[in-house]
Amino acid sequence: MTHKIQKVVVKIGTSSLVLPNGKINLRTIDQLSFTLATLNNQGYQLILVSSGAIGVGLASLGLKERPAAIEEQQALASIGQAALMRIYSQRFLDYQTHVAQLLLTRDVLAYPVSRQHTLNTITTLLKQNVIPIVNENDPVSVDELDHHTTFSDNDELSSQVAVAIDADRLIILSDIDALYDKDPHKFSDAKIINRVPILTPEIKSAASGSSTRFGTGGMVTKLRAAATMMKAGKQMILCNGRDPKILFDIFDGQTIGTCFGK
Ligand SMILES: Nc1ncnc2c1ncn2[C@@H]1O[C@H](COP(=O)(O)OP(=O)(O)O)[C@@H](O)[C@H]1O
Ligand SMILES: N[C@@H](CCC(=O)OP(=O)(O)O)C(=O)O
Repeated sequence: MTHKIQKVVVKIGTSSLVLPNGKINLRTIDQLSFTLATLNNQGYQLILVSSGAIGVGLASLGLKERPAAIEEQQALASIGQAALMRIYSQRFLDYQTHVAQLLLTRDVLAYPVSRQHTLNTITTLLKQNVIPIVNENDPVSVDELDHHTTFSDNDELSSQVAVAIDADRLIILSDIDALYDKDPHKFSDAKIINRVPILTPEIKSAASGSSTRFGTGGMVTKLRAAATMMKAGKQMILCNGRDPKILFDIFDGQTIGTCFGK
């Protein structure tokens, strides 16, 4: 092994895990499991932040639309999270790799004691060559009174986890190749932006919300995650999760998607 151990957080969004017809994207989940298991064998330390609980919950019940009621979304998340972890566990085991589940809320990382316990668990799992799979604990995450338990979404969660565990970088796998100067799903002349060394007002104004059926935050929350990473002096890469084997090229040092930070 010639490379220095690198700790990397990989985040994958719902739009990469669920097909436009609402079915689970087993191909992507399988390729992601293969790729992360291979990189883990090569000595990298990996943490997967995976969305998809609500999306997989919808697929499990054969529903087409995300319900508006919070408690219905939470019920779907608790159905889907178990189903999603079952698929991940099976796929990763095909590649001789164990995974573990961590469901977090904002306050868990905000309070020093629970934050430290969480970091201890992640560190121990990494020492055991197990890949932690993190998601928000959606069934209990509701903001009320002065309890702020929700992250705005998993882009923010992934950047907070990456900074807390002092990861070298965060890689966000989305349904889009990179950051563009405007939403390419709405503007056919949108131009790709490969490097963002600092977040200028111009870059911020390029980002808008999600225009896909199952995604939530769109580019706005990805730029927020980038800001968190850059403030901590770390890089974030945004690229397309359609074929997660793209991670091999990124780990080989190729420039892919948009790189935020210096
Ligand atoms: N400037 C932009 N560049 C690229 N994508 C953008 C931009 N502004 C908005 N988007 C939208 O953000 C979407 C990705 O976010 P989202 O749907 O939440 O995916 P994910 O499930 O991966 O988090 C893209 O499909 C695109 O429609
Ligand atoms: N915790 C939610 C994910 C919410 C979210 O951030 O989704 P996405 O924008 O697709 O990354 C779930 O698992 O359904």
